[in-house]
Amino acid sequence: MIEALRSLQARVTGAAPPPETVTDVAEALEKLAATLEPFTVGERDQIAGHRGDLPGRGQAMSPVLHVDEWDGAHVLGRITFSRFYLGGNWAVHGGAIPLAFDEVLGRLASTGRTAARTAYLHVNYRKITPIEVELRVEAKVDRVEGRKRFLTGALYDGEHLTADAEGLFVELRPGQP
Ligand SMILES: CCCCCCCCCCCC(=O)SCCNC(=O)CCNC(=O)[C@H](O)C(C)(C)COP(=O)(O)OP(=O)(O)OC[C@H]1O[C@@H](n2cnc3c(N)ncnc32)[C@H](O)[C@@H]1OP(=O)(O)O
Repeated sequence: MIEALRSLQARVTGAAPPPETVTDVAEALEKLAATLEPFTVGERDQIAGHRGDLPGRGQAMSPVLHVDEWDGAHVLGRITFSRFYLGGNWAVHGGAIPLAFDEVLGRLASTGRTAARTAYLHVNYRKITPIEVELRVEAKVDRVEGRKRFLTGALYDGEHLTADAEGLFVELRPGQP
């Protein structure tokens, strides 16, 4: 279902259908939303974002990370931004890149440790990040100071660094939301 939704997001973004098709699609989507409505659950029970066993953990908000290496200290993986993430001139939207970094660094920050939340995320845009190209993502834990975890990440198109990031993730105290 989530995979199909990702595909739909990309198709909708890239399409210029005739008015009758727009109407048909809108009606079909409204029908699908109504089909799901009776199955609305609380956050704890929803599927989206909770499937750690699936690439992208079953959510369609941020692009799917395909993991090649992952331990408590570093991540190596691949990310492809579909057309859904287009900003302009075939470059990824500047807001989608921090989203991807927050997803990767945020999950790494909490791997094998008490959960942490993003306190800040600094992103440098070095080159255009292209749409529909498989990119390499690297991330690592640089240092830990008490509850503070400092992580860095980088995104590469082949040999070219397109963006890098540095983030602070603060370990949550018991009961902290
Ligand atoms: C399959 C399922 C997977 C599920 C996996 C899900 C993966 C996605 C993960 C994504 C993660 C997110 O996006 S989380 C969502 C976005 N983030 C948030 O909403 C966080 C909102 N902010 C907060 O809740 C809070 O400000 C905290 C928790 C970050 C920190 O508050 P606190 O706990 O009260 O701690 P506090 O005393 O203020 O700070 C602790 C230390 O950190 C420093 N500090 C705090 N903020 C900053 C800052 N912005 N810049 C510099 N330093 C800072 C303080 O100076 C202090 O240093 P010192 O004096 O000790 O030296």
